[in-house]
Amino acid sequence: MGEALTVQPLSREAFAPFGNVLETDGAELRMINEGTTERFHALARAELIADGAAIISIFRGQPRAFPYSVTMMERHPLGSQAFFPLDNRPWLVIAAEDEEGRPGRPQAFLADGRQGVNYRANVWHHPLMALGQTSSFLVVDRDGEGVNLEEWSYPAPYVIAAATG
Ligand SMILES: NC(=O)N[C@@H](O)C(=O)O
Ligand code: NI
Repeated sequence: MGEALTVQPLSREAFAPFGNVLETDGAELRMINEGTTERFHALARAELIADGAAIISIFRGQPRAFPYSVTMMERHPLGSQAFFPLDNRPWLVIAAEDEEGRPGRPQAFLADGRQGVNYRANVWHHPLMALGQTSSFLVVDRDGEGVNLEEWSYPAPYVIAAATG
């Protein structure tokens, strides 16, 4: 069966050990373009290690089915990875602290449709988890030389019964 995971609402404070929440609330606001545009400035910084390039992609994710078993986590040692929902639908974010080179207990967060995240480089996370229907996300991460993907399988699954915050 596996140990049950609870899902908490995504917040800057709760997600701070893993990176940034990309949202307008609480962001540094700059009025630009003769006052016609609000710039929510520097929500996060893209980390590019070992001479990589920042690339921008769109991921179109199939919805996950529940109950869902978290059996693995991954991380990108050479760069950060940011996801922002393009369909204004809630989605699930799962991250874990590092414990001597392996992911600790996963922490699950329910993001609303106007929240993205930036995982700092080398932060354990679960691959994209869309909810309910196929959903698209803007993704900013690193391209370049070197191995930028490390995966880890848990000895036993953690189970999320439902994706409710
Ligand atoms: N593989 C890939 O580009 N995506 C994953 O890194 C992910 O976090 O979804
Ligand atoms: Ni990733």
